[in-house]
Amino acid sequence: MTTISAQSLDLTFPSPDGPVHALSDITLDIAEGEFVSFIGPSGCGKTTFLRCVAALETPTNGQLTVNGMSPDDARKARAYGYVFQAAGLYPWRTIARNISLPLEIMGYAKADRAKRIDAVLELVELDKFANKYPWQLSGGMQQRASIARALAFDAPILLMDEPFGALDEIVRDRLNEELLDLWKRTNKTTLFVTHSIPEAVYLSTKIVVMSPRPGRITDVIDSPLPRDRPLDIRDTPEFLAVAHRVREGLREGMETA
Ligand SMILES: Nc1ncnc2c1ncn2[C@@H]1O[C@H](COP(=O)(O)OP(=O)(O)OP(=O)(O)O)[C@@H](O)[C@H]1O
Repeated sequence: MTTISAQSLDLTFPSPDGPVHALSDITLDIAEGEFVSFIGPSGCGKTTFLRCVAALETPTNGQLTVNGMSPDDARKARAYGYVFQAAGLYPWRTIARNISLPLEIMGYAKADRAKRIDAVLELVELDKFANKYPWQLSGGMQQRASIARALAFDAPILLMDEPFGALDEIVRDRLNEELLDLWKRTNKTTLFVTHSIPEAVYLSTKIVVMSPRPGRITDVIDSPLPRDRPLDIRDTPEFLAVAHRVREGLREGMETA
């Protein structure tokens, strides 16, 4: 089943220096349960595309549906959780109460909130840290808490905008493994923005390569890798072949920009 369908999307931002063509002719179908990475140089429209899906931007032209609805209706139906590059946790609230906040805003009853908080904290293996404050956690743990917050209302779609961009490579490797495991257990349709080729190839069932000026898709790669992926799959010829194709797509995009 198609969860997200974009047909000939265009988005132009007005700016004092003239219009910025952030998305040009984006056509893409994402099936339920897929893990889709968006990779491309700065300014190619990755964040803008995610923001369109989340109804935070409106395309200038084209069609976009989320679960068969307009993005705005999908947002009202609580179709997605959003994870940003910065964990964005409130320092004066414990981890449990940070996760509780969107649930409070959405009007979930206290007992239901407590149940959901326990479940997601266990999912991201932070159950022992419910009553700690964000500053008592490492950067990687804070990012896991922000993923838990996005999962708490059990939205079918997870939007992740460079969630691990600020972390060192070892922590990032571990979180990549954990995220893959989480995705397999929850089967969420996941849209993931990254600048890292290995990260995109390791995590994704589909990789969307983009290029700037104007922001467009230069390649869509359906990954031949199995769903079960130990980290050392990154040394296999199959992995390296996909990484090579992503690199080529990025290079071609830069040459035609
Ligand atoms: N609100 C806005 N007004 C004007 N221009 C904007 C606005 N938001 C984004 N842009 C421009 O649109 C283009 C695409 O931006 P976007 O943030 O989607 O790129 P990105 O691929 O996510 O980049 P990065 O990897 O640096 O996060 C850029 O040229 C950016 O400057």
